[in-house]
Amino acid sequence: MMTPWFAPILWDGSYNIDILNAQFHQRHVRIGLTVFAIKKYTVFMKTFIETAEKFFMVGYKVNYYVFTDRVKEMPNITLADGRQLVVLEVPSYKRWQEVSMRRMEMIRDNSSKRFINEVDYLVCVDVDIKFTDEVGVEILSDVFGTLHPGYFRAPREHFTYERRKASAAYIPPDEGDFYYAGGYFGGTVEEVYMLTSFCHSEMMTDKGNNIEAIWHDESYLNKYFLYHKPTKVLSPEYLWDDNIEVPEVLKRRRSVIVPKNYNAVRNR
Ligand SMILES: CC(=O)N[C@H]1[C@@H](OP(=O)(O)OP(=O)(O)OC[C@H]2O[C@@H](n3ccc(=O)[nH]c3=O)[C@H](O)[C@@H]2O)O[C@H](CO)[C@H](O)[C@@H]1O
Ligand SMILES: [Mn+2]
Repeated sequence: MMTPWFAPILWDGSYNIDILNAQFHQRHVRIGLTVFAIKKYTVFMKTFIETAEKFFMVGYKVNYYVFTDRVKEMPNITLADGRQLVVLEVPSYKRWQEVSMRRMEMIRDNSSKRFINEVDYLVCVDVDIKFTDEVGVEILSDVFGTLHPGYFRAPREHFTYERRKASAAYIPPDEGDFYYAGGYFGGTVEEVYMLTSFCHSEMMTDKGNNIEAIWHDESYLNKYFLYHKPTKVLSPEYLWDDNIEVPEVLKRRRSVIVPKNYNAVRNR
């Protein structure tokens, strides 16, 4: 329930949402949810938004920041009061790995340009997920990461960190706290700016040296969290994979990964 640096690990039952709601409503907190739907990944948008309307930060001011190269394919969904969809047109990249990695640069650029004036916190997630249970202000903190569903009970040796010293994402074998998922992190706009800025510049350093970390943006994110510890850690309740058998400790699944046909959506 707590990391060795005293950051709460969020499991169901570890907090009282009424107390937290009272505090966050008092602050009139505004939340930005960033998501990327580039090329064929626009197919995930409808379910993403519809389920977020049902479960994500209900009752709060929410801006969905949708980065896409296919503005015309954005679904037309009526949103609840106080919620709006902001479509940001961006270029696409050829390789899916690069599409995934470039999210860091685009979140960084928009954090200083736009998000800082519009919201207090950012939550940055993959588009191929659906919300299946409540996600509220309990997740908000200066900077947070999420335990990857595939590794939360695994020993450190099994974490798929970047292990080549030549990469800026390298993590020595005797270091590393958790294996964090690339597809679910956030924090204040200032903290997300620092995180994305670090990840993007380390990726560019590697690009210059013709090396790319094993799990792309996820590897650089893990490197960042090693030396800039998250102030909250979300349990895999927040990002579950239904291909994994549900363990006893997992009482709720707040969002789950939507199965995808890799060949069909990642059109090489
Ligand atoms: C759940 C989770 O932790 N997912 C991470 C995982 O793989 P995933 O297999 O979940 O990666 P993915 O295919 O979902 O790609 C990541 C994200 O990039 C966007 N996208 C990608 C390709 C494309 O053509 N169009 C597009 O919009 C989209 O928002 C997608 O959700 O590892 C990736 C790096 O290898 C990223 O760190 C993902 O965040
Ligand atoms: Mn994904």
